[in-house]
Amino acid sequence: MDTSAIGGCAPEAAICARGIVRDFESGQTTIRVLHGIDTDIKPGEMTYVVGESGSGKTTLISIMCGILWPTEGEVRVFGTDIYSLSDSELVNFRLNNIGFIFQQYNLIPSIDAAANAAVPLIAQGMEIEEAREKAKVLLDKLNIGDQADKLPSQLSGGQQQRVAIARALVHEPRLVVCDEPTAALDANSGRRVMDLLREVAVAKDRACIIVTHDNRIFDLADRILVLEDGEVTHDGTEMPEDH
Ligand SMILES: Nc1ncnc2c1ncn2[C@@H]1O[C@H](COP(=O)(O)OP(=O)(O)OP(=O)(O)O)[C@@H](O)[C@H]1O
Repeated sequence: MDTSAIGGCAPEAAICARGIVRDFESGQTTIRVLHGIDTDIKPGEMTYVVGESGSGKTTLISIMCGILWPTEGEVRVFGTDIYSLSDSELVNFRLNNIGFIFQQYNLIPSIDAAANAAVPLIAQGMEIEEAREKAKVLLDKLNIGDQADKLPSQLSGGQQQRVAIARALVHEPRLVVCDEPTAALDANSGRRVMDLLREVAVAKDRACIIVTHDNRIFDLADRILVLEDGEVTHDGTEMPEDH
């Protein structure tokens, strides 16, 4: 593991991203979606990434959590230069350190909610029954404990989203990355999810990044980054007035 410092990167940063550029090919043309982003994500904070549709939020958080390679730049997650790892090392690093909640829930259709939520623990080698019990504790906290034995197809969209949230948190990862975690939820369920995220994902050696358009939860951020056309145009503790 390479833990040497890169330009201006605080040693305690949960994520240190430097010079992040991402291009996508579209036919004959190359579209630059991120234009050289430098940012640190601090442990102990819930950081929101907000901005208009197409501004590059999902692209940025995907790069920060090791699922989309940057065209240029470097990302360190808890000191590890993740894109210098081999594929298998990166898979292991993600499994042990990162929980994701993406807009597609990607639940396994043939296994029940408890087993879906337990997947990271089972992948880490835990006995299935023990992993299911741990997963059920989170499903209870998300108010869907009574749905634990149901298949994803028997659950509503909001219930599936909560199973995906339980799966992201069950192995107590040091970094939790969420894309619109409250989008499919009513206000009460959304608050419950945010409470659980804060309980599990915000600690002095942990960090949580949330992409959201949900103005019902803006007051819960410790820090807000605004992206516009692939650049960070605001970095502060409050939303800028024009949002
Ligand atoms: N795989 C891809 N191939 C080509 N273009 C892509 C790809 N992924 C994203 N883009 C483009 O990159 C830009 C940023 O997309 P991204 O999903 O990061 O934006 P976003 O801010 O998360 O949007 P939203 O709020 O709508 O989810 C968009 O113009 C999108 O069309």
